[in-house]
Amino acid sequence: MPVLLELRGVTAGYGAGEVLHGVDLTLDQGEVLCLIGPNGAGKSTVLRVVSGLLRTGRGRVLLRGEPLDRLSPRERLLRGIVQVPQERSLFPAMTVWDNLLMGGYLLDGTRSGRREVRRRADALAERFPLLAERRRASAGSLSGGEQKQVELARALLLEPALMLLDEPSIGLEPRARRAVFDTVGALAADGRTILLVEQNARSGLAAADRGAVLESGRVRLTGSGAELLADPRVARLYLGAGGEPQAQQPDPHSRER
Ligand SMILES: Nc1ncnc2c1ncn2[C@@H]1O[C@H](COP(=O)(O)OP(=O)(O)OP(=O)(O)O)[C@@H](O)[C@H]1O
Repeated sequence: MPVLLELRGVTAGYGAGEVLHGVDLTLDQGEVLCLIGPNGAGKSTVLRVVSGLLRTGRGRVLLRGEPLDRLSPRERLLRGIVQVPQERSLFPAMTVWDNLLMGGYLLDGTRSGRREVRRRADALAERFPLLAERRRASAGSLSGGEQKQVELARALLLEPALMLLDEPSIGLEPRARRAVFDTVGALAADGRTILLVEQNARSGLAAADRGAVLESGRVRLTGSGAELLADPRVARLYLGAGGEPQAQQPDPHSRER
């Protein structure tokens, strides 16, 4: 598969503080890559330089070989890069359905554009039954896990070329977490291209084709999800096999695939 996204020697930070010190990463079309690493390693920062919320210092971010660095977040969205942020991002007072349709606000507002948004929303409601069942409920009345599913559906409404998922399972109870990873697995099976950041390394790597370990603003290790799950260094540091600095709890509900 051709390369969709490439980061070459990317540096970035906040103010004078550099957080990424030269990140190299490639993501093939149709691939799910899970980025793991300790708190503060810069995982969310990597997503921000791809979505354009943060400017690249040195280095380059390329989509299908074209540099993105000068493009605004909106221009990147129009090229199909959609980020699902870590924090809740639905409009709580609006209905589930209106939140879903908000995903299409970028598509043209012509009658045919609106028809297309409705067609996509109806198709998504078949895939996410929650959207139809809770259509008229206010988004704020849903559980955290349900809200995450609506956020994922809203991102899919744009039929994104690349989805950036920032710790989608964080703060969810085990069943909702499993549902998130099931959804990621289903999107992977559909051939979606996803850059996933996960604290829950075991479930994240199990759902991904490939993994990368980010430490102190650099990619230290890459491999298939299965390779990284079997790597003793990863196990020691991130899978709760003892002595881990980050006290990751092994997830008894994770699915090994
Ligand atoms: N808006 C910000 N302003 C200043 N510093 C920030 C900002 N966001 C993140 N940082 C700092 O950048 C570093 C990397 O943060 P980042 O959120 O990318 O890490 P992370 O690997 O995603 O970690 P976590 O798992 O804690 O989210 C941290 O030291 C953090 O304090």
